[in-house]
Amino acid sequence: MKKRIISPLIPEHQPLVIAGPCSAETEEQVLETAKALKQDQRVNVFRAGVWKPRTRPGSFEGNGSKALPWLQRVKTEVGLPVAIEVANVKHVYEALKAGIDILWIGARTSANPFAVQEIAEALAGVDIPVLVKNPVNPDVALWLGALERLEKKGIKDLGAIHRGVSQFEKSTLRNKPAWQMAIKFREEVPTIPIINDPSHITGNRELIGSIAQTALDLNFDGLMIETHPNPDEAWSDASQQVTPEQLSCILDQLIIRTDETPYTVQKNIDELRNSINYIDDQILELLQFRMNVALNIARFKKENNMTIFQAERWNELLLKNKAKGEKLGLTPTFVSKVYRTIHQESIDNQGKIFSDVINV
Ligand SMILES: C=C(O[C@@H]1C=C(C(=O)O)C=C[C@H]1O)C(=O)O
Repeated sequence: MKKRIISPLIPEHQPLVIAGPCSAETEEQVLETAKALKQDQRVNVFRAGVWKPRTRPGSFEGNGSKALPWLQRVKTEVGLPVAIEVANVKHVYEALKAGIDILWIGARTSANPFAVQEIAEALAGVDIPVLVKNPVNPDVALWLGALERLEKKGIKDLGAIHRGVSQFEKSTLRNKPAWQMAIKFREEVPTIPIINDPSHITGNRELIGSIAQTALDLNFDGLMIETHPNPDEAWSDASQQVTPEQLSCILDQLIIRTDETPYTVQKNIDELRNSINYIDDQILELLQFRMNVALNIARFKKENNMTIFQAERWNELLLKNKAKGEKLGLTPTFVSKVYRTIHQESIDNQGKIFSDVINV
């Protein structure tokens, strides 16, 4: 059973929706956005950047504490709980003093254990939900470590935000989603809710819907989507913000699926899963068989002073299998990944016959 962050806010089987501007620019902009968002019942939490960690100096760095009373008005007058990012102890104290409902730790901060530890200590004993964005680099341990630091200080209502990772190559997306990282995270801590941030992943409002859909299909628990009354005029991250109306359209189009199997399809799925189990048994037995043949080859090689790694044979085998795989509808990238793993294991095991330590 998954823990439901800020439990009363998440309707069962509905994603938690956190929306609001990238930056709290002016009191009017904050209230106008919040009032428009409040019209859509699916929006659960209002977000706004107060202190903005910018990659390079010179961009708008947020209004700081001056913006906190604007968020208090959202809470009391509009009636939406409010969430902001905190990056240091001063931010935490100011946010708590202002009665902010939910805090999140950004990607640059979660990559720094010293900073997270200080924030955790400042929050010791405070019962406030805290969300942690994945670090800028795809490091699941660092992400988990940040949550563990908070948990050790008694913070119980924890959640994660998946915002993708930095990439050097130019791409249609601002951040590489690295979905595998989020899947691994879920594997490690199945009870912590994960919220997807399609605004930062895409950097482009046109692509938000499709990334949000992928997140829901991967069983994410919520979405954080940047929303601005006039996105093109936004003081920060203009291209990735949508109007509250556009947000409603995106939400309308999302298909919300469940990981629970309805009774009527249970039998069909069970039959298909049995086939998968049978195939997996065969794959494993064949892999064991293949490995034993490789070990016999290693014994011959040792007797005849041949090297373990045989580049020509390996290249030929890889090419042949990629071509065969493609004919069967398997992508060359996939076949190549599978065979590289098999080959590495084969080399490592042959090394044991030679008493070589290869896998270091
Ligand atoms: C098994 C061999 O040793 C190595 C492992 C290979 C494999 O597992 O397919 C292929 C080439 C070699 O690098 C071999 O030489 O055939």
